[in-house]
Amino acid sequence: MRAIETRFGATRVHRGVDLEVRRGEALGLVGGSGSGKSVLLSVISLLKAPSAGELALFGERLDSAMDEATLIPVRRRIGVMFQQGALFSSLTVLENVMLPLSEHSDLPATLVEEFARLKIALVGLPAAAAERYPRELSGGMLKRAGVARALALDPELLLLDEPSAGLDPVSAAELDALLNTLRHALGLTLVLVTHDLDSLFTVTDRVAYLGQGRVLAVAPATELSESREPEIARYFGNARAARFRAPGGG
Ligand SMILES: Nc1ncnc2c1ncn2[C@@H]1O[C@H](COP(=O)(O)OP(=O)(O)OP(=O)(O)O)[C@@H](O)[C@H]1O
Repeated sequence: MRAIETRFGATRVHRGVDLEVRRGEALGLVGGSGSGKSVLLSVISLLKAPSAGELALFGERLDSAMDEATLIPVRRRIGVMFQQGALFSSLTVLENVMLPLSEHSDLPATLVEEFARLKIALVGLPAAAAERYPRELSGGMLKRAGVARALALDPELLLLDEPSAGLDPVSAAELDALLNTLRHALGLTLVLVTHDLDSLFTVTDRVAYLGQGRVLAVAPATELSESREPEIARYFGNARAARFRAPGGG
């Protein structure tokens, strides 16, 4: 993407974001609260149209004038796990994972169910979890179910908004390990927003720092965390301090 600008009414969120995500890489997105990380995921997943700039996905330039029918097949190649509302609480895990498949494919119902069960197994959930409702799952299992749903349509690009938020350090580390495994097994490209330094260091190849409406730097996590740019240095200083404050963290 080049020179992407995004606004909500008079509020400008992005003032010229330049960012390239390489096929097969895991890219982390960090930045202060309200810097527009989540909105950037919405732009990449074609849910929020930028007000200016150029966006290309899978090598194809997307035009703001494109109609919904043109965007649907592109959207299908992108799996998204958003921070909130990961799963429908009134549906079982199986029904949640089946939903994208029954909505966006012509597969017969028996195959839809079979594929959904495969995805549930793929994320390391026990088979019995399929019949459970979200409220009956632990935090770690919920996230896995969210990943299973995001993978329902075999996306090439997986976008994750703070996947390990709210998890204890052990579950968070297990989720990071799962993301690494899935990424390599399925050849996925990952873009993840995270405040979790462990995730940043164990999952990502490069990290983009979003600030002042732009990407201020892109570099491997180790490099970026040693940046002398004041805003970035402050961010990593605070993130390290937060680790020691977090219960069970550090
Ligand atoms: N639907 C919306 N309508 C109006 N403003 C919005 C909307 N969604 C986001 N914004 C604004 O866009 C800005 C960026 O929000 P965004 O959620 O992307 O930040 P973030 O970097 O993900 O923050 P955090 O780390 O706190 O989750 C914020 O100022 C927010 O208030």
